[in-house]
Amino acid sequence: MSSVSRSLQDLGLTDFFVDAARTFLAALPPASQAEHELGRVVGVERATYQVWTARGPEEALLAGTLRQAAGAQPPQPVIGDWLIVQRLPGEPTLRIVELLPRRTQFTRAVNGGMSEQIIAANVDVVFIVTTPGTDLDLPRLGRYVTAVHVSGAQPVVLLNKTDLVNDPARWMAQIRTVAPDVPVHEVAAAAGHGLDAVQQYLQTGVTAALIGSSGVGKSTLTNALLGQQVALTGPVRDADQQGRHTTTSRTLYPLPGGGLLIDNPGLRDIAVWDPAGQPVGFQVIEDTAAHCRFRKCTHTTEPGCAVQRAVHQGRISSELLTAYHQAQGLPLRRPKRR
Ligand SMILES: Nc1nc2c(ncn2[C@@H]2O[C@H](COP(=O)(O)OP(=O)(O)OP(=O)(O)O)[C@@H](O)[C@H]2O)c(=O)[nH]1
Ligand SMILES: [Zn+2]
Repeated sequence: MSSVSRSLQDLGLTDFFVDAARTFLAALPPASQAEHELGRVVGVERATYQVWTARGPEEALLAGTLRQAAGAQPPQPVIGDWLIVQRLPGEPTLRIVELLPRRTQFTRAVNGGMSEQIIAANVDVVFIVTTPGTDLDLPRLGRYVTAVHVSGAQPVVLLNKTDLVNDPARWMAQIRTVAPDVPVHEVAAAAGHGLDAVQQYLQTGVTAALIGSSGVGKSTLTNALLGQQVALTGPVRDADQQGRHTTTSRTLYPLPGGGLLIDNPGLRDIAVWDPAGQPVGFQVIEDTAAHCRFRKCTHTTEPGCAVQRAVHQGRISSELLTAYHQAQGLPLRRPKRR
């Protein structure tokens, strides 16, 4: 691992992944260790992965041993994953031989809620974009906050299009009711206002993503943050020098300030529901509620409430409970899927 270059750290490499890689490599026969390297998935196009190694972006395929992993589902690398790849002499395409543990992961329900799909891994900060006015859907915002908490990433709410209202403070206050412990910032992405507050989260090596309903300004924000930058999975192909253009729908972009931005259509308007029709993460509340003194406990002010106790002990976040209460007050409807 001595060859881990500076560029991989810029790409978000931390001790967590270096240690996991070392453990994997130590178990290999010494002769083959030199063939193996660390890399991060920066683009996914069907079965082909763009993996960023110490040499830059390269094409990679799942090794047969991974595809045929015994027992459970074969591991499916997603955008943001850290991997071990094998570089075989004379072969232009890397082989993905190990998927390293994820620090955070975003999942969504698929097949009408029958199964779960992982859509992005190792995202550190998620900007939840919303707008003032009648489009501000507080219960939905609460579900986004919950989903981000559940993924393990840090949620940050951006109130965009503040140029359209003369009292943004009023909307900020409403947002704080469903996201009391989450930072909220006013922005006007189209005019480039408030971006410095966003950029302060995007330090070198930090991976961010944007989520929010259609039309709130995610693309506008992405473009404003990217400036003139291009995707890590750009058109240049080292291997064959053909300069073939790869149009990948899931891409990790380097930002001018040093951070990274995942642009993923699947993340943009994540359906934050699990198979039981509950927002993801609420299961922990339901499980804990089995220990409340009263069967019809609302987990607000009742004595002997196990959920409140868990919040005080820091085992359940207060945002999660707030989002849960929000959802309870409303008919459970499934947001549209995209
Ligand atoms: N007034 C105003 N309009 C904005 C601002 N940011 C974005 N818009 C406009 O809002 C519309 C939608 O913006 P997009 O960036 O496409 O929104 P999106 O969230 O990417 O939408 P989807 O691609 O459907 O998910 C566009 O017409 C933008 O020009 C802003 O700060 N102020
Ligand atoms: Zn209770």
